[in-house]
Amino acid sequence: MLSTLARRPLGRVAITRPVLQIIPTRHLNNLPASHTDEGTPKNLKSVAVLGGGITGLSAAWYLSKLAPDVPITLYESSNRLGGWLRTKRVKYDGGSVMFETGPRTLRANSVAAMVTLDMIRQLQLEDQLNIVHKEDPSAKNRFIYYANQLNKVPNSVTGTLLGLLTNPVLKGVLRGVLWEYTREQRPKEAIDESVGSFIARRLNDHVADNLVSSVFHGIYAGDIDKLSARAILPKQWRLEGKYGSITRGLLAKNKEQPFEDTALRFEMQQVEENTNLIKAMQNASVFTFKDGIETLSNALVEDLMNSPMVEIRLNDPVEQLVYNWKDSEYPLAIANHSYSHVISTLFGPITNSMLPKHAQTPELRDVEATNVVVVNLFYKTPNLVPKGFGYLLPKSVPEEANPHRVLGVIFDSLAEGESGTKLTVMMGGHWWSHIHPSKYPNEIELTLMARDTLRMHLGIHEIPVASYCAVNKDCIPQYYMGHEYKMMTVHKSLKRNFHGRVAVAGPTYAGVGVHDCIRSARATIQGWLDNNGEYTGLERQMRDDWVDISKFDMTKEENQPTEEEIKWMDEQRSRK
Ligand SMILES: C=Cc1c2[nH]c(c1C)Cc1[nH]c(c(CCC(=O)O)c1C)Cc1[nH]c(c(C)c1CCC(=O)O)Cc1[nH]c(c(C)c1C=C)C2
Repeated sequence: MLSTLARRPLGRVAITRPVLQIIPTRHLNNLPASHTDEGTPKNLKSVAVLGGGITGLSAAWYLSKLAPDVPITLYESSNRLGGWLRTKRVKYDGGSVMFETGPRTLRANSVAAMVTLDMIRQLQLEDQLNIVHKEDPSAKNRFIYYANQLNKVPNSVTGTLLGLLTNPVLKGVLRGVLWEYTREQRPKEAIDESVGSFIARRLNDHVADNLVSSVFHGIYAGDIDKLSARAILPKQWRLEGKYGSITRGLLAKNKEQPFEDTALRFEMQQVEENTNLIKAMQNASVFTFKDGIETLSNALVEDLMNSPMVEIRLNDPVEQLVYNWKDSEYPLAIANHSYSHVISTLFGPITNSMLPKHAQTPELRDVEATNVVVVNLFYKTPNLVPKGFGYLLPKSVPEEANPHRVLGVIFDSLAEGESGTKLTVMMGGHWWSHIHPSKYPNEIELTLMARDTLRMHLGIHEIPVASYCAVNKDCIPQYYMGHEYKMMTVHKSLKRNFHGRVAVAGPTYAGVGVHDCIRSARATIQGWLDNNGEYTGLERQMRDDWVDISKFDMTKEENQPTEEEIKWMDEQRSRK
């Protein structure tokens, strides 16, 4: 079903000239060191950061680095920092085991990953990394549970060719891809569509309900029939719009990427100190931290604690944000503390509820999120499962084969000193959206449900020696149809009501992964610094300018700046 949302004007049009004409000169310098070239905007006097998860910590950290003179207060409602990044050591008779209750591995190769790597380097955490090679079985061997068995997702050309003919999950893929170019293009007035409908329309239902729904369980724990194709599959959505078909677009070797991605990649590559780390990730699939993912948030906390300009307030939930437009210096108040700027990294609806009534929007209020139950299990016997990443379950699997509505199972790698089998069972997500978390089974029952699933799917009868169960409430925001447009409305409302003094960042807006959160924190802080303290954090969503990345390859002769462009850049520099 196509959405009937009204079309709204989009941002700037695609830029066709090479990079140097459009990237601000500061991107050519070694950033981020300290934002000394333009100085801290005069109105940036003191900042409240709401939320002590990875986005809030990153926002406070970037601010403390880029504007070291600005006092920062970080508010966290609970008694711990780090949010969903949570590493637990659980003791058992004879030892202890490390469990992750939220994100655990981070993708090695993406623009957003470069920002995290840059942060890791600055925090001097490089030697804490475990880099997983693309060819490692834990990266290569991914399974989908379908037709009562684990089916390997192919990762090579021969594997794919063979799989297309024999693997039941891949049924329909070959037919879908071969005939995709013949499928009718979406109507011009369509501005969004669900991922499920988009894939079914371009390929077929089988691909949507099996292969694609499993992948989206692993990322969003969400329902492909509600998630937005435009927000989540922007490249494919765009190719259909431009070429009438995704395959036609791919065959035309379309190399366009969002401008912001291209500029960010370029910026990160310019930092010489990043070269080794970026190179080390070239053949990697994911990376983890030897002592768990909390290593990252702990390092940020330590750094912040050492800054005399940062105050961290635990157990201090923010209920109301008051805006007094008559106070041009410190217009924002939280209880009896005043700030010039506030950045909220809290879940969208929570942010919305603390804004003054007139600034609240249904678009922010109504963002939904899924709850994911994570059950970690540790068994004494090694090799209870095949070597691999784990398996995902598609939405097509009937209830009898997946009675507890498990989304996927991770075959965790063992930390140093551990010997046995470590598994993580993820349950719930959109499948449990009709149940309030207060009505969920208790932790013992959830653990038994996880074990029951492993018995059914993998034949594991052994009793685990250690286990841990976490109910992650509202942990993955869902980008439902129209998400991009809704966020444009939120941007306009924040801009109109607070003139860029209140900004947002975090998984509610433009990417739910750890890398996305760090990237959004950085972009918002830098946005304030670059725009005289006026930025909402949602500007990226207002832009629809994609650029051909081959034009950004500065090793190519044709991309070198012309004399005219060099003159233009020099002029820009001297003007600053
Ligand atoms: C709490 C459970 C989570 C589930 N998804 C996410 C979390 C935190 C968020 C997420 N997961 C992945 C991505 C995309 C890549 C990225 O940005 O890092 C995001 C945003 C992919 C992913 N899913 C699982 C793992 C181990 C990874 C990362 C590594 C990889 O792709 O190679 C496993 C997994 N996550 C969830 C489920 C149900 C699941 C099942 C096996 C939900």
